[in-house]
Amino acid sequence: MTLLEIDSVTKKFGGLVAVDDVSFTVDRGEIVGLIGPNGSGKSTMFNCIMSEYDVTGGTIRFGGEDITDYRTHQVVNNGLSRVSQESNPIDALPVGGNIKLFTLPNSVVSLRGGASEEEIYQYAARVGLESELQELPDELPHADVRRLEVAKALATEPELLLLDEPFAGMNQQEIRELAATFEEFREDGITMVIVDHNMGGLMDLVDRAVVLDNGDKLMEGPPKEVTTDERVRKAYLGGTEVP
Ligand SMILES: Nc1ncnc2c1ncn2[C@@H]1O[C@H](COP(=O)(O)OP(=O)(O)OP(=O)(O)O)[C@@H](O)[C@H]1O
Repeated sequence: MTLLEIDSVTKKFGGLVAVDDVSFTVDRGEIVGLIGPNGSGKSTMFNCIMSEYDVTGGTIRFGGEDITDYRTHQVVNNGLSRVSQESNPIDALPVGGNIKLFTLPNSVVSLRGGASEEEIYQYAARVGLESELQELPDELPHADVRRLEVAKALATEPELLLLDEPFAGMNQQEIRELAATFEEFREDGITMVIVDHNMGGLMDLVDRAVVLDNGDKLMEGPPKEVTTDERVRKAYLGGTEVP
């Protein structure tokens, strides 16, 4: 069953067409890779889905509902959450406090509420950060800061998680652990779209990949089809090798 539907989405910045009439769908329970070389439009697509950018054209539906013109907090309230490429924890708050912020009601006038200590522990435990709840973000190694970003997104209880380069800067062991965490999220019923410009590692995790190149959708298909496709090889490294 389709959860997310991207229907002919275009995003222009002045004369630059960052995303050009792109369509694809994501089914409930899937892990989809959104891949393509640098500058191909992957982050722009995420920004359009989260309504951080207004689309120039096209429609975005989530669970059958047209969310194209929603404000970002409405998109989040509908069950979508995103982990950005950049980590932006609040350095003055410990890990637990950073997670708690994302469980507060989505309104500037509601400062009460939020998750209990036990619930915050559970969000941290789902990414393996339960022993670091009292640590300040700048005391954490890079991989833990990235895990904190994932925990913050989890704290909004998403049905669909958009992950922008979640493995960037991690070593092989950390990548394997985070990939296993994403498999657990899937078992918990979370659907995921993962952006990466490298395909190595990601292809073992995803059910399907959508390939962008220069704002266009080049192709989509199962990992094996994508990694052996001549057009994809050409888009990456001038056709020598798929990274
Ligand atoms: N806010 C913006 N204003 C102007 N141009 C932008 C803006 N955001 C992105 N672009 C341009 O849109 C194109 C697509 O960029 P985008 O960041 O979406 O690519 P990407 O595939 O995510 O790349 P990367 O893998 O490097 O993150 C690029 O040419 C980029 O310079």
